[in-house]
Amino acid sequence: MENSILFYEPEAPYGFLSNFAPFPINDGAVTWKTVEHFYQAQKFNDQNIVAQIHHSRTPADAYALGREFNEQVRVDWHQRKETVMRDALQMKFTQNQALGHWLVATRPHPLVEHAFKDDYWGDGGDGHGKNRLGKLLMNLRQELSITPPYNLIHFIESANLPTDWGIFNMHGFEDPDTGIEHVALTFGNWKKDEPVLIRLHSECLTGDALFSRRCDCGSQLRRAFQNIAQVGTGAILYLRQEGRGIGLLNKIRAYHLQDQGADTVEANEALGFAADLRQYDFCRGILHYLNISKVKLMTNNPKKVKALREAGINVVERVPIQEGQNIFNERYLSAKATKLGHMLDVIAPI
Ligand SMILES: Nc1nc(O)c(N)c(N[C@@H]2O[C@H](COP(=O)(O)O)[C@@H](O)[C@H]2O)n1
Ligand SMILES: [Zn+2]
Repeated sequence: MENSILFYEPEAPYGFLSNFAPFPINDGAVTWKTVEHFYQAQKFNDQNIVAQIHHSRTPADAYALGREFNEQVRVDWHQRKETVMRDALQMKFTQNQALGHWLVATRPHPLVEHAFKDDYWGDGGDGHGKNRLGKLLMNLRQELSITPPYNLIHFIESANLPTDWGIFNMHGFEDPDTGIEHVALTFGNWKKDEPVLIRLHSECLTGDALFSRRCDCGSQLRRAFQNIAQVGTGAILYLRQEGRGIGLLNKIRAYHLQDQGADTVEANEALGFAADLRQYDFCRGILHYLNISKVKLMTNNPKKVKALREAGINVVERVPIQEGQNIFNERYLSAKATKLGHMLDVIAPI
């Protein structure tokens, strides 16, 4: 079929879809090395055979044992096997953090197990097979795509990003509700449940790219890169919420009002906006993708700490990030401290 994703070998492109791919699953009692191990073991009531399959080194070994003991397969296996496979896939794609996001990212392409030797789970090599594995994967993909955290953000692709502070990985995401594109930049590796140094950085074209001294954004962004490179691990979520969510052109309108005497909050309000329109719920999806559940958050903004805590992220520490103060942003930073609650202890309120 046109545009179909054909998969089979775990080392080939889209190999993560294969039951032989090295992603463990835990059924509540036991951890299995792969879906194949789990699936083959469920065929048998004999616990000796189950244990042999459990301990087999590779998925190919597990498969071979399933064939070797063919005569002893439980009588109800044909009624059970679809349910067993469905449950195994559910465990695989929800227990291995990024995998569920990768599966959702294969939409809208049909998934086909291109298997010459299998015309039940696969396509039989020439398309005559039932492709039941592909179909179960597509059902699961549909389910996940409407379930948190997979529906909060859609992962698109990753690539290297060499920077002045080292080679980061850049991960692209799309907010399914708004279509807004966000990126996460990661450096180094971490284990599940390890606290990770992160920054949620809201887009500021003027400060981040155009060297503006009206704000502290560019300096904070640079400091975040430096801190992460120094620690050796961390992530920057670069959120496309320009102008505290009012957009670039409205921010220019707000700057115009500030040139005439309004402060940053008054300017937003004069334009008919709340002081801060940003939402952070979707960050939970990005952090889930990145396998981050505990953070050391580089921010002065208490709203970001609160938003992450409400999203179920454990903020174990707030790391102050006070950078880039100058004569042009003195009034802005003061309004941030007095009106928006930013924790800027160096700035004396006017
Ligand atoms: N609406 C608006 N008015 C101003 O005067 C501003 N300087 C900005 N800047 C935006 O604020 C965000 C950064 O703020 P935090 O430090 O994260 O609280 C960023 O989106 C800037 O573009 N916006
Ligand atoms: Zn800025």
